[in-house]
Amino acid sequence: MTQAVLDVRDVQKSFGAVTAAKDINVSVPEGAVYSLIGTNGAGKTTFVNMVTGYIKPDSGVINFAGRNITGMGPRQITRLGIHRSFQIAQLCNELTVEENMVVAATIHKSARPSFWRNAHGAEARERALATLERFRIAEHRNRLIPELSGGVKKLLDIAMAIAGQTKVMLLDEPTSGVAADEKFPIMDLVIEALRAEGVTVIFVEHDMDIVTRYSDRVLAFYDGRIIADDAPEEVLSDPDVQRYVTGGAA
Ligand SMILES: Nc1ncnc2c1ncn2[C@@H]1O[C@H](COP(=O)(O)OP(=O)(O)OP(=O)(O)O)[C@@H](O)[C@H]1O
Repeated sequence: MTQAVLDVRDVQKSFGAVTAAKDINVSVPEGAVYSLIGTNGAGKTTFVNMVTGYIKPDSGVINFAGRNITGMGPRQITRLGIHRSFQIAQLCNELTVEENMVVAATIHKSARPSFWRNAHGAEARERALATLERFRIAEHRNRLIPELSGGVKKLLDIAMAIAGQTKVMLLDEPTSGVAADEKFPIMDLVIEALRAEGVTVIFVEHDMDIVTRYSDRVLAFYDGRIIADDAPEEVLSDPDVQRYVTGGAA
């Protein structure tokens, strides 16, 4: 059996009278691709925020790679290997694609053991270029960020995130801001590259075609609870999910 890289046990979180997470229990095997679905306010972001250290659960335990990370801050959690990509790509507009990538590779390198710290700067550039090739955006390497399409920006953002030792990647609506005809090609590349790196993926998504095509498993959130946790076909044919999630989805 594949070991769980992320294990969330009995997690609860309230904001005043609002219960944003109730009895959350999730076990994500290493290398799996999970998607999180649910209408607005269902608790998806709260889950992502707790796993990435942006908010602290009121109770419960979050284990990552066998280590208790409950209550750790975002920086510490990122350093351990859980990375998060936001809806709006976090890129430096004044730099080229390649320069953005080199900066990311260098920052990650400085968090590594001394062997990496002593490595020459050329190595960061080499790694940067190899990653750009893997995401098939090397042809854009000399362009500035504002010149890029939404799809290329998204690919670069994710490529930069895995320049480090990322083990789990959380993506917030990876196809938002991407043109309709670019969605599948972009997701094909993202998922292929992350799977090739052995990165476990958890993505929030409202587009059920994307959910069905790319997830091994789906977690359906409703009112702070997980109401279904199964393969995409099972979850999307679940009457409660159809009633509370997909039927009422915006
Ligand atoms: N910092 C906060 N302070 C107060 N209430 C919050 C806070 N964060 C989330 N909530 C509430 O917790 C509930 C769950 O919100 P959450 O953002 O996790 O939902 P979501 O599924 O991510 O929705 P969306 O798809 O709109 O992002 C909502 O009722 C929300 O208003």
